[in-house]
Amino acid sequence: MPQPFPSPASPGSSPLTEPAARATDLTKVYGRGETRVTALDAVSVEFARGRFTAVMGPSGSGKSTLMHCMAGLDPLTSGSARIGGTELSSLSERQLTALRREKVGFVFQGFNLLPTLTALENITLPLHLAGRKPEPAWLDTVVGAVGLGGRLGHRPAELSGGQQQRVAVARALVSRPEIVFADEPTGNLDSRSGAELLGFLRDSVRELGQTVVMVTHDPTAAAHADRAVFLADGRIVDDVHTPAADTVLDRMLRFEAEGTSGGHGTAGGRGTAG
Ligand SMILES: Nc1ncnc2c1ncn2[C@@H]1O[C@H](COP(=O)(O)OP(=O)(O)OP(=O)(O)O)[C@@H](O)[C@H]1O
Repeated sequence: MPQPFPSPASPGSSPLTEPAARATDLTKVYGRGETRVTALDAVSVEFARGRFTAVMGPSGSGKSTLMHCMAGLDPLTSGSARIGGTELSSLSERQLTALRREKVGFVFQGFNLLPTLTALENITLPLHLAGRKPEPAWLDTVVGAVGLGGRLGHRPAELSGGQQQRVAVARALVSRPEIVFADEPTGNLDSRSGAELLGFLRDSVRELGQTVVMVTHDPTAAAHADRAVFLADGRIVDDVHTPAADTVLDRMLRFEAEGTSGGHGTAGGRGTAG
């Protein structure tokens, strides 16, 4: 029997004014003793509903760790992470699994589709795992938005990389999550497919009201977002609204230069930016 389908904008416990996700003094330490690494150092950040945010920063700056901790994939060492009104550290492993399934959508660089299922079966798999039925109108909207109409019966091996990633985006959106986390979603795509995919992510925010947080190294990708947050050494060092690709590139070069010069420079990369 069809189950009632929660709307993304009004998920029971989360007032609209509340951010889709929020970290407060989030610290994540891996290892101990000589191998101890502080991947995130008291990070506080909010991701507003209906916005597209890029998370950028040099390799090892903590981008994936931030995403994993905020999505409930990795436990925090200290501090707080919330999805809507739910504090993740208060949840059991089982509750976290349910939260990830119901409130979070994921898009990974490697698509992560099941090879034996068709595109449509892959898209609706998270709902089936949660014992829910797809809402036909929303499923049509999502499939239409990512432009997969004629390919729903194909298996992943019969689709291009760009098409496979569109299936992954549709799968992330189909449960109307509170937030979609995308980790380098264009990393395995050629530039044209990547640009298309970013267009779909942006449309899912502008036209479908979703919230997307995307980890990326690519300034052109970040320019599709409404906001770019920069990490360096596990801390947020900049926060740019409506980022342009050249501004992002300039910031990246500056932070990379600071990183390699001990982190004390102020504008070391500027001269090479343009
Ligand atoms: N499971 C782990 N065990 C130990 N250290 C880890 C683990 N995961 C990440 N780290 C360390 O934490 C720091 C942040 O890593 P993270 O993967 O979040 O960076 P990133 O900015 O996503 O890097 P990249 O852009 O290269 O993917 C790095 O120093 C990394 O080596």
